Parts: sequence; structure tokens; C-alpha cells
Amino acid sequence: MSIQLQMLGTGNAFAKKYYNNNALVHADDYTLMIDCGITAPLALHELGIELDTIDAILVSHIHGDHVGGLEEIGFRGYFVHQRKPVLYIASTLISPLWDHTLSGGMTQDGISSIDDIFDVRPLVPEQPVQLAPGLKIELIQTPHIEGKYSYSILINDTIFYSADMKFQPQLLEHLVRERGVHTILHDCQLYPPGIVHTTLEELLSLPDDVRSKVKLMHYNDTKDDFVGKTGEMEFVEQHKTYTLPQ
Ligand SMILES: O=c1ccn([C@@H]2O[C@H](COP(=O)(O)O)[C@@H](O)[C@H]2O)c(=O)[nH]1
Ligand SMILES: [Zn+2]
Ligand SMILES: [Zn+2]
Repeated sequence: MSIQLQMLGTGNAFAKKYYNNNALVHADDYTLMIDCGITAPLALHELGIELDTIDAILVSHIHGDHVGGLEEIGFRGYFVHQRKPVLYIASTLISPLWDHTLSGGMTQDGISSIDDIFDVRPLVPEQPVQLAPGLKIELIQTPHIEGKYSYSILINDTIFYSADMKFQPQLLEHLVRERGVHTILHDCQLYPPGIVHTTLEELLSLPDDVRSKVKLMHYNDTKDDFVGKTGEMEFVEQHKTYTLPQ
């Protein structure tokens, strides 16, 4: 069986040519949305994807390009579909998401907690969860912003989908060599310094057996200037669907 990956967007937080780096993962007839940034509702609309075809949303961390679309999705569930969207989220992120991001816009009569809007399914890092017969996910905590939680995602033990993260070569080597990961979808800041992200230069420094597994996402608007300068690492293109082996 295979996994279909469709990027709703591949841009970084400032990109204007590209939607936010959010994705749909299809496993048989189950669809998981990874991250729901500010541009996610528009990207879904332009692709003709109805909200009720998405079975669950999973968020990696609390930045606008990853959670900024949840208010609209939540209100549409509440007022239009009368259905709470299923939200998979690390337990450490639940309070920050509601208290620091969503509650300001969403608190009103009948809505006083995240559970009034979403069907929240807390996740614990390194504890895999089978979301559907063909889809297992595992959160891996990865460093992004000092003092804030952020989680990359291991899909079916073989596909690593990075959250925004600082360069972690030892983790990537471990995933490929010890855990059998065959595809790494990695955020990529094209210009140094990375500071809170991984740069292209850093990814190019990976050993061959790891670098050959990497595909690049979460890039800025000058991506086309870098085509041909990324070794064998290809840019993932938004809206295209990629078929990945299990
Ligand atoms: O030039 C910059 C611009 C932004 N940042 C940091 O990036 C994040 C926001 O972007 P995400 O893609 O959502 O992570 C924020 O923490 C900014 O401080 C930067 O480091 N350099
Ligand atoms: Zn981001
Ligand atoms: Zn971020």
C-alpha cells in the first residue's frame, strides 16, 4: 500500500508565491491534514477540497503558518457543519494553542475551551498512534524556538516530515540507518543563517545515504534560483500529489 502526499503549500512564513507549508496525507480513504496555517482554507478552496473530506488535522507547533487557519476551520465546523474537527496535537501544545492563539478570537457564547470547537486527541511523543488501517504516526520532538515545543512527524515508520526545525544531522542519520526511513521531507531555509530553521547548506552537508532521501519544503519565494543547486535533493511542489511507498 502507498501513501499519497499532497502539499497544500510549500512556502515559509513570509512566502507570497507559495501557500503555507501544510500537507494532506491520504492513506486509502483516510485523509490527515498536517498543519493548518493562515493560507490553508484558501489553498483547500482553490484545490476544490471540501472540509468534510478531511478526517483529522495534526499540528506540529504554534506558528501562524502552521495553526493560523484553525480559527476559520473551527468556526466553520461549529456554525456550518455542526461537527467538531478532529485535532491531533501534542499534549504540551494544547494550552498554548488555546490560551495564546485561539481563545482571543474564538471565545464567545457557547465557546469557552478548545474542546467546544475541536475533538482534541492528545498525543505523546515517541508513542505511535494508528490513525487508520494504513496510517500510523509518531511525534518526535525537534528543536525550533528556544523554550517552545515543536514536533516533527514520523509516518508509517518510513517517512519523516519535519516540523520547522534546527539542523539535526544525528537524528536524520538515526532515522535512515536505524529506523528504515526512506523519505525525509525537510524544511529548508535557502539563505543562511538558519537560526531557528535548517539551511540548504546544512542539508547539503549530510552524508550521501541520508541526503539522497531528502526532499525540500518550507522555502522562500526565490526557490527557482536554487533549482540545480540542491544536489539530488528535489524541491517538493505545492498542490502536486506524490506517491510514497509505505
Ligand atoms: O528572518 C527571519 C524571519 C523569521 N524568523 C523566525 O521564524 C519564525 C517564524 O517562521 P516559521 O516558519 O513559522 O518558523 C519566527 O520564530 C521568527 O523569529 C527568523 O528566524 N528569521
Ligand atoms: Zn513555518
Ligand atoms: Zn515555526
